[in-house]
Amino acid sequence: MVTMLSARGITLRLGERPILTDAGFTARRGAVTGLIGPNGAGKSTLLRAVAGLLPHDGDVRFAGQPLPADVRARAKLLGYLPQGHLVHWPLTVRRTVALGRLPHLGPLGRLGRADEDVIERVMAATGVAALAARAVPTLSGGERARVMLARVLATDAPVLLADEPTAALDPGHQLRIMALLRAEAAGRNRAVVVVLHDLSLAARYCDELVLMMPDRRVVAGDAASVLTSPLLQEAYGVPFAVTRAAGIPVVLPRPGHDRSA
Ligand SMILES: Nc1ncnc2c1ncn2[C@@H]1O[C@H](COP(=O)(O)OP(=O)(O)OP(=O)(O)O)[C@@H](O)[C@H]1O
Repeated sequence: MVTMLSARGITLRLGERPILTDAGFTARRGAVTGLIGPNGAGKSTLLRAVAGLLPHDGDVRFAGQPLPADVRARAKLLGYLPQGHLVHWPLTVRRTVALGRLPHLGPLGRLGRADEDVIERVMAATGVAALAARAVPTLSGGERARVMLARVLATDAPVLLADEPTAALDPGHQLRIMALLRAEAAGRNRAVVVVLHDLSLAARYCDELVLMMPDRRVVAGDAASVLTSPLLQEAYGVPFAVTRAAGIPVVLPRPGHDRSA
């Protein structure tokens, strides 16, 4: 599999605070890359920097080339789903998802047949087709989260950056959405980068993991090499059980020996 997105030497300060120092990762075409690490490690900041939303030092490349400066051209390459879903727009679900097509529309801003097809496909895939006529502010948190994911999928961008897309979802939808992101990667040859706190989901659905440590080190590799008890304890400050149940990887924090307690 080929590297589609690379971020190298990303360094940035917010106010007076150094937040990222020489951080980075690579994301391969056809693969799901999971960004994990404790609260405050810088996952969201790194994703926002890569999406071009925060000024930073360092180098971000798509297929080996620097990202275009033009916002529209960049939006066609990188779809970004921010953390949290504070949507107050009185728009229907369908119109909200259709906003994902904006980078592709002509000067008149009209949706064509191909745009409509993409909108239908992503609404069906995220399970929000039945909500199409509802106003977004009337939805539950999990329903809204799936609408916002549908919106970013509608960009049809080859790189998807999703910040905690499963955070508000029930267990069934967590699995469906992770399976969908895998299908987007493997079936549509995209590079999917996803911030996750659920390490069992990360073990199960990510091809590659990038662990951001509290001391700003970054450890990258496959699930087996990153999700080890010693490394996780160092990262999160509590011991972990790394095991399998019913053939599925399970990564759970264990009580006791909590450094921070
Ligand atoms: N605007 C800001 N000004 C100053 N510091 C900030 C700002 N935004 C974020 N930070 C700090 O940057 C650090 C990294 O934050 P970030 O949100 O990237 O972490 P994260 O790994 O995504 O955390 P979480 O798992 O809690 O979402 C934190 O210490 C946070 O307090």
